[in-house]
Amino acid sequence: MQDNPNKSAGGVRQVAVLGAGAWGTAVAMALAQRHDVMLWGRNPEALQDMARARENTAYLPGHPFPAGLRVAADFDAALAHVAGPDSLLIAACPVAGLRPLLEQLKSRSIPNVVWLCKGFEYGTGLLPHQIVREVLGAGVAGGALSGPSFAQEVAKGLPCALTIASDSAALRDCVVAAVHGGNIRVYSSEDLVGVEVGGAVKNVLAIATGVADGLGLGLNARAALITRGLAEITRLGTALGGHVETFMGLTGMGDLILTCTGDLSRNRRVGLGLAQGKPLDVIVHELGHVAEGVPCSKAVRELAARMGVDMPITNAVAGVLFDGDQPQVMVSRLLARDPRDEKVQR
Ligand SMILES: NC(=O)C1=CN([C@@H]2O[C@H](COP(=O)(O)OP(=O)(O)OC[C@H]3O[C@@H](n4cnc5c(N)ncnc54)[C@H](O)[C@@H]3O)[C@@H](O)[C@H]2O)C=CC1
Ligand SMILES: O=C(CO)COP(=O)(O)O
Repeated sequence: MQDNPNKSAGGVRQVAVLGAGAWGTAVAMALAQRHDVMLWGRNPEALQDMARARENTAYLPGHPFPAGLRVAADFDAALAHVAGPDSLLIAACPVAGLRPLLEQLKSRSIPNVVWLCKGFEYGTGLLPHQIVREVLGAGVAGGALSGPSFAQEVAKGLPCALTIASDSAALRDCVVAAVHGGNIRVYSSEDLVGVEVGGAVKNVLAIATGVADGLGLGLNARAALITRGLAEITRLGTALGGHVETFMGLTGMGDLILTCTGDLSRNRRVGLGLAQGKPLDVIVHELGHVAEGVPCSKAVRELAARMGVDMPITNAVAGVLFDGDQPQVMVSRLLARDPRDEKVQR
């Protein structure tokens, strides 16, 4: 392979992206402008198709790969690619796939790790960084890269701003140096909990605004849901130890606005489908992508109930998704709640 003249920004030369869905592919394409990037996916046939077409026709059609991007169906080859010291490993699967993916990395020598998934793990109620610690141990330098970023726009090279959250300053610096540049700005944060809670719960709220918009309830209702949704994120996030200002930033309010209002959002599209009366399995099948807000609504409902945190919009979404509540009932229940003080309180 020819050397990329722009590579090795910030010391990072080799990057492996594990997970070849829409977001993993878009991130791999963006980073391949500056680094030697290998994109691994778990489906060998899909990888063969990508290698042939130089495009991810299944998950990110219409966006040709840059010349420097390599794809690999061989997990060992992807790990060997990041065996050197100037390397970054990016886990780009959904939350449900994070634990199984990390299990494959256990007892292997791995470099700095960054994960892109947004949600709480169903069953355990854990955030991604807690799963990473549980599986790989506390000694691994890792962080969450999050923020308002539709894969299709990043693949087109349109501008976006992200946040890398980690308790390791060295990891934050490494990721900023490796990813910041061109049309991508990267901010840093020490608030892993706040960043991950914002990214997780905004998906549930995007389903809620999709329902409201699908029912034709108007822009006032949408603005109310987004704002009270932010209060919900902040209540849960601070109860878990996140910082209030994080929820006003890119990974809180920023991603919430994007996902609740942008029709590229898969979660918003789930809400629009529910409002049309479509069954959830049909919506998910038509989507062909993960909609993290679906399992996350259930995980958050359970976690918030255990912690005594009031999450009315999340509960209403979970009711429609899992308890057979009608979308119209969801809205009337929210409207019928007792009046209260607007400030965020538990
Ligand atoms: N698509 C987007 O615009 C953005 C997505 N995200 C987050 O990134 C995560 C991934 O999303 P997408 O790539 O868009 O989903 P997607 O539905 O387009 O693709 C998911 C990919 O993950 C793979 N996968 C599932 N389990 C796996 C496992 N155990 N090991 C390896 N691969 C596995 C699937 O085969 C598929 O290729 C989600 O948590 C999502 O919320 C974050 C920012 C933007
Ligand atoms: O997280 C995202 C944008 O920041 C993508 O949102 P969806 O998963 O709803 O498409």
